[in-house]
Amino acid sequence: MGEAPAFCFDNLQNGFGLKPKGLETSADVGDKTFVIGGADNDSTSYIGVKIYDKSTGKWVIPTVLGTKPKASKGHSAILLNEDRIMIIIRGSTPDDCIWFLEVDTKYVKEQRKILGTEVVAWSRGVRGDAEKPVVISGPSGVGKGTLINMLMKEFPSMFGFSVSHTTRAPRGNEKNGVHYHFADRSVMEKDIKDGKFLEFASVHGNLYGTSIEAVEAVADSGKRCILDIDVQGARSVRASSLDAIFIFICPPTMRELEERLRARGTETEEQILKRLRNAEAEIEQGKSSGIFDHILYNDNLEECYENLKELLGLNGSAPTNHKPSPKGIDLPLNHSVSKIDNKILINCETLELEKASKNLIALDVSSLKGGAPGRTRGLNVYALDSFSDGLNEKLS
Ligand SMILES: Nc1ncnc2c1ncn2[C@@H]1O[C@H](COP(=O)(O)OP(=O)(O)OP(=O)(O)O)[C@@H](O)[C@H]1O
Ligand SMILES: Nc1nc2c(ncn2[C@@H]2O[C@H](COP(=O)(O)O)[C@@H](O)[C@H]2O)c(=O)[nH]1
Repeated sequence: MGEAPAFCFDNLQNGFGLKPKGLETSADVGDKTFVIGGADNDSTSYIGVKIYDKSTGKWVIPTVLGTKPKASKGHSAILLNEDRIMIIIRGSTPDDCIWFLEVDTKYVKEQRKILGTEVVAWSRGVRGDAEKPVVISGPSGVGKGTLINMLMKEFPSMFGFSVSHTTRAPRGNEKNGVHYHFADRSVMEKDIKDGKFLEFASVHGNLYGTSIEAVEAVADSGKRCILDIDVQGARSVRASSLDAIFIFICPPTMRELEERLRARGTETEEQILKRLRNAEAEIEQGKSSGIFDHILYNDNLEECYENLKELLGLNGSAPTNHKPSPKGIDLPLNHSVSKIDNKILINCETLELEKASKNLIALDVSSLKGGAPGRTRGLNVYALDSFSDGLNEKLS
């Protein structure tokens, strides 16, 4: 992210562009003033947003996308890059205190076009980076699930499975929330309309989809996310802002694929034939569409698994340098906020003498990644010793 304009305000300190009213803050972006929060007597449970359009002199209530932050005891707001406003929430939990309201990012611009209304989008701020997710596709019965299970079993602390939603009925051994979120079509269609899905597709006559939450929850847990999705889904993810590795698994022959599907014994004859018909087109697209970074043949299972591990840099023994995701940020209720270049400085007004020497926290926003409809990652947090000259300790 480039240089942010020097525009900062805080609802307790009357800084640039601040027009406080109760628990509201505001920020000017071009002709628009974004008013964030609500008056003291506002009973809504979420932080609200309204826009004053200076060119028309009218108030607009935008479509608000993404997970909204809960109503709070107040917040500070800092405009970054003229396209998003960073919100630091008072009195929230360490995992919930940094949010971004996107007002003119690429995602917001696209959604504005699609919805034909004014749009803003919330995204929760998360410390550090997540490892690139791994998208695995291939025809039904080729062995994707088998390979993924082997990976998760060998590296349980490293990988997490993105649990998809589907309208198909559960198989005998499948558990809701573990293998899939089994959903009603009408509910799933509404959630898709509400922008909760990263991708979705009609596969073998049922609706399948990856919710944004499914992928972000794995990344939040500090694990690398694995998605088992069809080629249409892989194409959508390729076109999204999710930076992933795409692997296509091919069967050795169509005959072998048929044998595996039949031996699995989970589909009716009619369903097997439908899956085999779809497999031909999927293999064709998997090999030629340019979506996939790697193609693996699953003939001998052990060999294919070794090749998969090699692609993921896991050949040899389990890596020991796997770092858990960093914790949130513990902020006291009372603090003030200022901005210098790409650093947001939070002055924690603690009265405890023993903490007085470490009462400044710096948030480095120079390498933010992702954003709505997922999380905003890449936030780096440092403790600043107020009695020394500079950054001295990256908070663990
Ligand atoms: N290399 C292999 N050789 C022989 N059998 C295999 C091999 N890989 C997987 N299988 C078997 O093939 C069947 C299908 O595998 P699996 O369920 O993992 O496929 P899948 O690609 O996940 O299918 P779907 O997309 O329908 O979920 C399983 O019974 C599995 O044990
Ligand atoms: N586009 C998506 N495809 C998905 C998703 N979850 C699973 N799938 C694919 O569906 C078929 C069939 O799966 P099955 O469990 O019914 O055998 C298979 O190719 C999966 O990869 C999803 O979220 N999106």
